[in-house]
Amino acid sequence: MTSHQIDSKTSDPRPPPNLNETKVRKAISAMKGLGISPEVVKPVLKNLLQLYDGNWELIEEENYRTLADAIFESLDDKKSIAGGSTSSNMNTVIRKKRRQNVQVDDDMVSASKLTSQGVQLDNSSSNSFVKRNPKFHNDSDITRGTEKIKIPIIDEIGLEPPKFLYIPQNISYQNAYVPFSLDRISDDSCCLKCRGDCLSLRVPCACSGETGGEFAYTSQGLLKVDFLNACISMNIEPQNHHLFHCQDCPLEKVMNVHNPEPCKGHLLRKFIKECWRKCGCTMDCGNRVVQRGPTRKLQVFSTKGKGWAVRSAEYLPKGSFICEYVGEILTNTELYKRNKQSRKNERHTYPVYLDADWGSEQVLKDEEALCLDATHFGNVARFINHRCFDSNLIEIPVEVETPDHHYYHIAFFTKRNVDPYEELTWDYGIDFEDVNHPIKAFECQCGSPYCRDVKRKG
Ligand SMILES: C[S@@+](CC[C@H](N)C(=O)[O-])C[C@H]1O[C@@H](n2cnc3c(N)ncnc32)[C@H](O)[C@@H]1O
Repeated sequence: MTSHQIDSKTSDPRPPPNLNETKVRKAISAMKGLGISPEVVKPVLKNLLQLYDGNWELIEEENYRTLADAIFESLDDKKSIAGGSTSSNMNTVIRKKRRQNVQVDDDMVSASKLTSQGVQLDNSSSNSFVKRNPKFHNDSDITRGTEKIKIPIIDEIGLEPPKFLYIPQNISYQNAYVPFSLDRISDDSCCLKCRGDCLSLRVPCACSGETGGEFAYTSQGLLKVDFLNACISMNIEPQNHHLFHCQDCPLEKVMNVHNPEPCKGHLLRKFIKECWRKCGCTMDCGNRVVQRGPTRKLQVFSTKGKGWAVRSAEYLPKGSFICEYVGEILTNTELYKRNKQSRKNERHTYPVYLDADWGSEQVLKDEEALCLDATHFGNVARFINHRCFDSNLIEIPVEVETPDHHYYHIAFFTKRNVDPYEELTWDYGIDFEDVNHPIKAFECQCGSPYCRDVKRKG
């Protein structure tokens, strides 16, 4: 809980009565601008003030949007009652109310149970807060139509709407060197002559070379179990096994140019290599999974304590592709500067370092040491929360456009079968004791029995 929340509980947030009169006058005048008479405004305003316990801020924000919405709702209600509530116009009223997050009566719900796009709408009559609070930020598609699927955002507790712009693909911020050229893909590491689906070939084509002569995917579009298990086992106990240490670590160098500390190690990861633009196969080829984008019924939903989160409305078998981690491509220096400049309590999503190749070169140029930051621009992955060790997702590097390991994609796959509506999580790899990390670690509420944030609990 923030100190602001504590303060607002201990002191009376309501302004003195004379200020209230001014506020009422201002609200009436704002609604007049929309052609709404004071007689219509007053009863709705009174109800809202009761609902919000006299908190004017909620009514005034966004130019009295909540008040205007509530007035239009009340007018709609009157119209529908005057017209007689048939089952179908009852549905319309509930749907509209739900879309606009306004109170839905129990008898309305029982008159007609709704689901939309496979989304389990909140029809729990016990959730009285949801029902009486018109401040829920639901949206039927957070992707703004940029993905092949719609991803709804479902708010059940009145969470602040996320402030970011949805982008379906990574975008370079400024200095990152991200060269895509046909010339960098040699003819023997692509399948110019393939047609159709490479997975149906008797002898796998050149694109299977990087994964040991076998494709990483099954014909059902899942990651092969052996490949997945090998990736999972590399993530377990990284300290003991699969860490490499670079001679001239970009992370340490950016923090202290003249006297950098020794590299703390980067996890070695297995790569998936998909067929790329130079290949002759079709977009339906089974070796093109990540590049086709998310296809599962994903939802962003609100949690208590962890902010927004991601789940799927359908069952996900082990090895299912969920989504890619999309954000701005920054150099390590740009990220460092950005974090230093950001305001103290600004919320950050966790950046992902593209560090799979940092150890293979003696000195890495700054524009080649890259990371993805989804704080301002990102996709659905920016809502996936952290869980220590036993998360149900794993992140795997994927080559799509370039064999160059300075830039690659990060794709999330399920580590096990996942039930519908189970929260999707991944292990950010945070060391909760590392006070020098560019982003301050949060207090972990992952609930895992293996939670590493022991100091807080101890
Ligand atoms: C990549 S974002 C995930 C989406 C985020 N919950 C939101 O509302 O935008 C990472 C942030 O989510 C929160 N978070 C993620 N996992 C958490 C956990 N296990 N416990 C507490 N907070 C968590 C932290 O604030 C963290 O900085």
